Amino acid sequence: MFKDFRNKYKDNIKDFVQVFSWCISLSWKVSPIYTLLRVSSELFNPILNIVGAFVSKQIINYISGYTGGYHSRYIYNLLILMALIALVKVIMIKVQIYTRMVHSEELDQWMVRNMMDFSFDVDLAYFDDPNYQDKITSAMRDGSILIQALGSSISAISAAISFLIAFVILSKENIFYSLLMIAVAIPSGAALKYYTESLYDLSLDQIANRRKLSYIQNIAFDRRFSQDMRLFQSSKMLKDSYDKLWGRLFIQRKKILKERSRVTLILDFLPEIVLVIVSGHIIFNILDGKLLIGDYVFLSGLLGQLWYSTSGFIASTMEIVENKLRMNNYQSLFKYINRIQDEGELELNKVESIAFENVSFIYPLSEKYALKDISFYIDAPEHVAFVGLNGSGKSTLIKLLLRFYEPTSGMIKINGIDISLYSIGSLRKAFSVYFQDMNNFAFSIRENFHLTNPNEINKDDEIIEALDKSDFMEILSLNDAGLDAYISKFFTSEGLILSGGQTQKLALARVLYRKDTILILDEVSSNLDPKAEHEIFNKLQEMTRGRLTLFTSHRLSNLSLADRVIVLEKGEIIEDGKPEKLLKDNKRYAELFRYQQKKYMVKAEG
Ligand SMILES: Nc1ncnc2c1ncn2[C@@H]1O[C@H](COP(=O)(O)OP(=O)(O)OP(=O)(O)O)[C@@H](O)[C@H]1O
Repeated sequence: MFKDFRNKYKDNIKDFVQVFSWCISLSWKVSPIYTLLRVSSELFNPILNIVGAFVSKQIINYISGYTGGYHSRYIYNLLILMALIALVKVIMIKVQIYTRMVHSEELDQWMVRNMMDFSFDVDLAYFDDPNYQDKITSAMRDGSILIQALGSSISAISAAISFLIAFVILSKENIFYSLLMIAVAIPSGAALKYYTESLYDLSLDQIANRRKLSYIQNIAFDRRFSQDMRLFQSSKMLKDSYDKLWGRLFIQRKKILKERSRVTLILDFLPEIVLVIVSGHIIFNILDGKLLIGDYVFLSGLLGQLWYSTSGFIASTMEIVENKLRMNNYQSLFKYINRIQDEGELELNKVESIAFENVSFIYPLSEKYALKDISFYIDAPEHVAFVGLNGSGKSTLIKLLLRFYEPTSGMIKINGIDISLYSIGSLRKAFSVYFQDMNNFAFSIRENFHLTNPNEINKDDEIIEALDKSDFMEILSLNDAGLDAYISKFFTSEGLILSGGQTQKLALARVLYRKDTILILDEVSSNLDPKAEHEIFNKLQEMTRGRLTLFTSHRLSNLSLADRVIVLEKGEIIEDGKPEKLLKDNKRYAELFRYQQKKYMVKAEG
């Protein structure tokens, strides 16, 4: 039992040292001045308190022994000292409040920026991993850990200093007072520690369900769901499941909170009783002439300080243990190692050829092959269309080419060189990709273009040229702000609301805005009206002349740009050749072509 206690004690000291060094070093990194100011001002508190109590004692003793007549210099000095202590205290409090607030905001921002940096660079695959999503959620929730850890570390040290001073001075008077007060303060601190740990463990257990709760909440606030909610009238169902889930989580938490209040109520009462007993003892000593009245004020002040510092120290160290769990949790986010390493040293300037050599791929957390033994060679300036039913692997193929994922086996080469030997930056810069689920940002039109091409000098006339290519010059006349117009009402009521096709045209214009790149167009015309589709394809024909181009489409009429078609089925290539030849071969491609041809003919005849 003693060994257990000793080990636990050792663990707590280890935790304290780890958390303290972690938060002080980060805090120093963020702002050395504020760190110094905070630590020094807060550590000064207990010293000021004791000096203040000592001066009060002297004043009361002086008054109680005063018999009238001449006022000695001594009392004037005490009063000046009292005023000085008050002044220093006020200054210290102001410094503390100011530095705490400003410093906390800086620390907060630093933590969030750190997470943003990480999230912008982490492998795409982790976004499909629920464990990673749980980690992100709890790291965001624990984003204030640095502020809390720093606060509780400083409080623990301040409490320890306060405790030591009170203990030494009080023990000189009567060691029994000190020991009794410590003995009764410990159980309440220990109970608090136990319940704080329980609550934290519970919050970790609940994290997946809490994520579900906030997902349901977001549905209520997210514009993308607003139409569906009204159309399908599913809000009641969602609210019911929200209430049910919230109720379940709340009951678990409430149970611990209730028990904590009950247990700590009894334990917190013990020090109060000791205070009364010891106060009585001091009062009787004063009545017996063994102590002065000022000693009562001083000793009961010390007793109170001993109690508060003991329980304060336990509470702070307990917070530190909790902070340790949060710190581990926060740090564990950064342990997700990218499988896709940017170790290539070659710079890709121009794409002359693309080769897939026996490439197979299974998505992480999946068991099924999304691509199976894919091989093809594309030479500039070929225009190749990937065709296939939903889920046949067309988009996956593009994601592998851009190194969003690594093939499970096989190799992808550009200009005859394994793509992992190129720097990822230069590889991705060589392509301009329109993805079917591409999002525009809720910023201005101009900012949308700048975000597509952040490392180049952006020119308005080139933006306008790109808008022309995607048949969307009209966007500039939708309100008076021109390129400064916002493309949603998320930030301003003046913002535009774009239709599905307009959204697609803007996204396409952003893709076309990137110069000297290989175009990859994934289902580019799904929302376009026939006129826009016709216009855009005419322009694309011009733009892609002499340039290697890849695209995917279900609408076989769009394949006018293709001089070669690769047909995918269930992740495998089943046909590869010129469109006319594939039609003649009369296999899958011809079948897909005929489905659409028949539909249009029936409509035309009808
Ligand atoms: N992130 C992912 N994690 C796991 N499986 C995925 C992921 N993305 C796609 N898949 C699966 O991989 C397969 C190929 O998907 P892909 O998106 O490449 O098809 P596609 O041919 O582009 O389909 P569509 O024509 O519908 O766009 C599908 O079975 C799909 O369910």
